[in-house]
Amino acid sequence: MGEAPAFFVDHLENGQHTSNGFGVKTEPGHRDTSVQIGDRSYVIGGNHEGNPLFLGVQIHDKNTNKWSTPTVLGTGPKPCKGYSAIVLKQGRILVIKKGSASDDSIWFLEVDSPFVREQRKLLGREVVAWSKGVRGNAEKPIVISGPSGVGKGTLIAMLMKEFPSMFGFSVSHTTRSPRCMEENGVHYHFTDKTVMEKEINDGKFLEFASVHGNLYGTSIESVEVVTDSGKRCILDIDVQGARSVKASSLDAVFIFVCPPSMKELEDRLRARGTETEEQIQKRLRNAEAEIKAGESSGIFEHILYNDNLEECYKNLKNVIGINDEAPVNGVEVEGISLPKEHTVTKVEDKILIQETGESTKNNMIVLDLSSINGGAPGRTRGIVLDTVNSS
Ligand SMILES: Nc1nc2c(ncn2[C@@H]2O[C@H](COP(=O)(O)OP(=O)(O)O)[C@@H](O)[C@H]2O)c(=O)[nH]1
Ligand SMILES: Nc1ncnc2c1ncn2[C@@H]1O[C@H](COP(=O)(O)OP(=O)(O)O)[C@@H](O)[C@H]1O
Repeated sequence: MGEAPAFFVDHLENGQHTSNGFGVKTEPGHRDTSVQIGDRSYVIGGNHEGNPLFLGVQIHDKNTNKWSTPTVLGTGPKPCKGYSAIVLKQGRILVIKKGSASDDSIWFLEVDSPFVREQRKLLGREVVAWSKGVRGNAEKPIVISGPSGVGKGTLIAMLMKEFPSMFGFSVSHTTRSPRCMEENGVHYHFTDKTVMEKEINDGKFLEFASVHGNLYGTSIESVEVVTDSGKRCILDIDVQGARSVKASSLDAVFIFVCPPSMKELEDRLRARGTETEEQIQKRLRNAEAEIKAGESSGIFEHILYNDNLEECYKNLKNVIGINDEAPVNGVEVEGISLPKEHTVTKVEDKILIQETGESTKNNMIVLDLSSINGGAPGRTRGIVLDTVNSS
């Protein structure tokens, strides 16, 4: 998809909607925005299928003169009083909310990104996806896999205990029953199968897999909540899940933990005393295939052997680049303050936002998008923001 002209914002007043047959439900005073990409206009505004909490998107195809409502993936911005929109490269539209909370202004609507293309093929219908724009970069999440009983949970608990402000755990969803010490929302989100399947279909999961006869999955929100809090996210997921994450837009460090022997693995599983004999047998059967896949799949850049726990923990800290003197991570997660009334101009990878209106102080905000990364189904990070006095 080619680059759009430098300035490409078109406001459509409410009154026009009915006459044009847009059929977009808007609140009085709300203004919709449309951008054109090729033969298609994307109208952003109103709400989605009557849901007042979800901003609507409609597509008009010039060739067929038909309107369609795409499947909207991800969590988008809530409807507000107006939007500026600009077409970027790689099938994304930058959407800036007007008069919204400062940390909620910048969004990306992906209409033809690799993720959207893949989902379109998978679902067999028109798809768009929202991704929230976030300033600054986050440290790479850490994916830890390994057979049941190898010590993943133990190692993660040690890391979180030693560096509580540095790491956060991605709380997975699972359909398995809680063990006696496990808390809902802390160790897992214990979920009903039908509920989880619906949420998977709604595009809320980064990855999911059937493991030892139960469904497990990482919701996009679980990872983003940790990253938004300025912590480095740790995911404890199986090899199938790691493979999906590797293929996603999440740039992570992949670590596989091996046991010293199958006999030791069995002893640890039994000593933990959380599974029935039948479940232990199933986990041991799966362990061999998992270890083989972990060692040979090319997914994992680090393989750790958990024989002596302290030694393994030290190695884990080494591979994720921390030592005892490491500073607490300095991820920038603060919001972005943008003027309520503004004009938007695009110059290469920079978006110039010029404040308009009476209280204008001639401040121009420059959004540098040259280093953005990530994107749907997660946040779009790496936005650099500067204020320039243009007087
Ligand atoms: N794909 C995927 N696997 C998960 C997720 N959460 C946990 N798992 C994996 O599911 C397996 C079973 O986890 P669990 O029932 O807690 O048992 P444990 O590993 O024996 O403690 C482990 O290999 C976990 O790494 C998830 O969100 N996605
Ligand atoms: N290096 C080790 N040596 C001996 N026991 C260990 C070691 N690492 C973990 N364990 C024990 O093995 C059991 C399984 O560990 P856990 O962290 O629950 O594994 P996982 O999360 O990989 O299923 C626990 O009882 C834990 O205390």
